Amino acid sequence: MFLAIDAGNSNVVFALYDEVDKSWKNHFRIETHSSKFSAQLHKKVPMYFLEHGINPGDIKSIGFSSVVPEINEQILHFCENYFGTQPYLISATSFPKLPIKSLSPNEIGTDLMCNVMAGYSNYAKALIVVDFGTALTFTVVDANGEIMGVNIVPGLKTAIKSLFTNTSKLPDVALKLPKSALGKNTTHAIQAGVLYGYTSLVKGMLETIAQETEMEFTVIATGGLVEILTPLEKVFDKIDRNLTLEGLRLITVANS
Ligand SMILES: Nc1ncnc2c1ncn2[C@@H]1O[C@H](COP(=O)(O)OP(=O)(O)O)[C@@H](O)[C@H]1O
Ligand SMILES: CC(C)(COP(=O)(O)O)[C@@H](O)C(=O)NCCC(=O)O
Ligand SMILES: [K+]
Repeated sequence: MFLAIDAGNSNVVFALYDEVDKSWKNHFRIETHSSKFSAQLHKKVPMYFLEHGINPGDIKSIGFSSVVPEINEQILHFCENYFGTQPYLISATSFPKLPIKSLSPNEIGTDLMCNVMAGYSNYAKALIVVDFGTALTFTVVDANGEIMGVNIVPGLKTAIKSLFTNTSKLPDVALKLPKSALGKNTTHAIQAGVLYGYTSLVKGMLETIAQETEMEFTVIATGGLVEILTPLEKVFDKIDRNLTLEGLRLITVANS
């Protein structure tokens, strides 16, 4: 079995892939910036394997993508001890073996490379991957697999968090699209502003990219918050929650 570890700025996701069924099994996540991260890692991972009756020794290969370098050492060390396997950490040195080419291989987030790798392997045509994580990102790739550019915007939760941490009177609110774009109280005003605003942002960004490049793209959406902006469903050709994990696996396989 293959284990994917995707360390993002909100969550570190662990997911098992069964090479026989060719399918992803259950996932579990640990909050990245929790003060209890280390304790959670040492508790949640063994508990998961115990509960599911999986022997840690059955994990033959581990792929690891991280955009949070400060926790890499802890995770690598834990995996070596618990699984007896050294994870493959994706970095710029992983990219020459891929059909995807990046202009800034040392800068681009490995999660974005995973997204594009999975998208391009499935479609092999010009595509935009929209990832609704801590950051909201757009990664644009042409039909030859060349990354044309990336856009980075504060993610939905990050935008709401920045409002309530930077003001005295604005509360934290649920990520829920209100019926009306006209807020009738403070909570609805924030929900209307951020959720309708971001719906337009995503549509507008996709249009701007298409206009600037004079190209047509397949649009794939992923990330923990992908289902919040329901009006965007018709804008996306596909929603794939496992996109980053699948790319992580493909990049690991390409380098082993
Ligand atoms: N299955 C889910 N259901 C609801 N919220 C989720 C789910 N997965 C992730 N989230 C939330 O979505 C946000 C973005 O998550 P994620 O895409 O994992 O971010 P990152 O990759 O930046 O860590 C987080 O606040 C997370 O708590
Ligand atoms: C843009 C990101 C912060 C997204 O991270 P996430 O929202 O998945 O936690 C991450 O991919 C990153 O740190 N990228 C490095 C900068 C770049 O991609 O150009
Ligand atoms: K991510």
